[in-house]
Amino acid sequence: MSDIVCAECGEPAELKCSACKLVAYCGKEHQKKHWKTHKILCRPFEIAEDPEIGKCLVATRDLKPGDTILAELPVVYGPRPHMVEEGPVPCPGCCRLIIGESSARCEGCDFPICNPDCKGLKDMDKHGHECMILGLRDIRAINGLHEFYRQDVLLALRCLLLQNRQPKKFAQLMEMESHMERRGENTEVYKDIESRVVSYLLDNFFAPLRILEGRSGKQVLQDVSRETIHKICGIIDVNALEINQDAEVSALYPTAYLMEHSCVPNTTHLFENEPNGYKITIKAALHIQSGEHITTMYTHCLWGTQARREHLRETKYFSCKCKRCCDPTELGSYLSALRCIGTDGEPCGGTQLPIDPIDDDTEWACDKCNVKLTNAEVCFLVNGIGEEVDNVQLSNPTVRELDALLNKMLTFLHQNHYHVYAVKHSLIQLYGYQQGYTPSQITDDCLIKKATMCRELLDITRKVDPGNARLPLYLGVILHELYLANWIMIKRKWDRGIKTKVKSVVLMLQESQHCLEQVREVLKNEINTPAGEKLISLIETSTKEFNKFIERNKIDLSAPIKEKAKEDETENEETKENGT
Ligand SMILES: C[S@@+](CC[C@H](N)C(=O)[O-])C[C@H]1O[C@@H](n2cnc3c(N)ncnc32)[C@H](O)[C@@H]1O
Repeated sequence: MSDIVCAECGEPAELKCSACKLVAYCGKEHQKKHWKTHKILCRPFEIAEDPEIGKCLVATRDLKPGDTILAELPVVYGPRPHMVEEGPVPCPGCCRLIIGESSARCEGCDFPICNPDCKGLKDMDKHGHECMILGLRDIRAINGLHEFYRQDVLLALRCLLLQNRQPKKFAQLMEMESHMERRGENTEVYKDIESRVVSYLLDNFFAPLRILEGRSGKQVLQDVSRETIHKICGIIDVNALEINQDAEVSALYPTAYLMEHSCVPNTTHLFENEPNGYKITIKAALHIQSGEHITTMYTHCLWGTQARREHLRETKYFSCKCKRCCDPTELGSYLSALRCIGTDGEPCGGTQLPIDPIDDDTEWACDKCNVKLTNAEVCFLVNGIGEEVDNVQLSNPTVRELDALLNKMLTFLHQNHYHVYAVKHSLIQLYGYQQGYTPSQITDDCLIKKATMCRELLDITRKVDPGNARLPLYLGVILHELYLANWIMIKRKWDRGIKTKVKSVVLMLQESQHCLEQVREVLKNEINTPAGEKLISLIETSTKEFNKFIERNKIDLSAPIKEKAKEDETENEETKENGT
């Protein structure tokens, strides 16, 4: 009999707490009962204070990839701030995107809604409470919908509304970092928030509220000062996490917000839409040793160091000095590297890298010749190319157009540069699909090119995101496209009679199988996202097709490639097999 006993009743137990694995229970019921006591001890981290970072989370025991670090519900959540000025808007009840112009309206406040039965409309933690305030504006808009109904202020309003209903949560929120010292009256961000959020709320809703409060003698909201609204907007900008599932939501979490940034984060997180909010679960993405800081990523993993650091400085007010930022090669990925143009227009074949990547005025030097570039020259070149890439990508380009752009870019940029990565990632999703390149039309050369690009992208993606913390969808697409490139080629070769006696076919089959196995693992935290769901369904179809082929042709992929296997298909005429 097991000598592990239930922490609640002392009876033999087998069910271990999945987070800390330090206590066990005889069943779910006792685990639930014991949670109040255990939750204080359960967490595998402590909150520490760092002179540079502020409060942060530090592991108190070793963690391995996949271990749960924390799971919690938000203090508050709502439609994402800083929305685009046109297009669909979030329903204030459920945050799902709707077409404001043609949608139903909330009977309380007239804001566009998904439908009058939306459960969130009456829920006091969602639209229920704010609706009373929003309904105080008596005029109704026919035109200028986006100016009149500003769903992007609703999260700030929900934060303000906590002060009377849930003062503890409000206090928790106001403890968070707002960086008001960097968002003073003369800053652009202050002016933007002042006109977009503060004046909008004060003029339209809080002014009539104050009149009403005066008449009734009852205070609904204590503090609606400009200062407090600005601080709340600072707190949202610095701490809110974005949730991109069925809706565009931002949420503030009571503990998760303490995770510091690293451009090589050691955690990943997923969200589950539960009746009382979007639960976040944070898991280790890499091995984390006791004493190590627990990190996440606040910026874009596929941007080069200068772009990431600038973004972090402007939005989160600090200069990143993580190991990726400090390494001129960005962990061997060469994501920011340029090709050296050499002297007299003759490229030397070398690579230009920043001498000191965390110095904003760094010089760039070639690893082969003595050509140096100023940072201003590099920025001018990279930004110019970036704009061209954006314009071409937005124009729904053909394979030819993207191919031409890629060739042009490769004169100046390293083959792994992040702008090149973006173009290649688009190209691999056009080869095999676009008219002229469908599976029956695409040439062998293009298929080889697609597979080669996929392998290059895989290598870069793994270097910049070793824990698959930030790029599961990118990686999932690459793995699936590599599988498809191989699959079309395998079928072609098979039809030509070139079968498993040729080494390249066996290698392609093995790589295809490996891709399908890996992609399922890579996407395991993406089951709740629409893009993840779609990709997983495509992969299921591909897996069935592949397995059927393997079975039908009695192929044993675990067997070592036979010594006798021919190196290439030029010898195929002799290798034709019958009937398999
Ligand atoms: C979401 S908050 C994290 C909690 C915060 N440290 C606190 O004390 O409340 C983000 C802020 O933490 C600090 N921070 C996070 N990661 C950092 C890093 N890698 N280096 C320096 N400061 C960092 C910055 O001030 C940033 O604006």
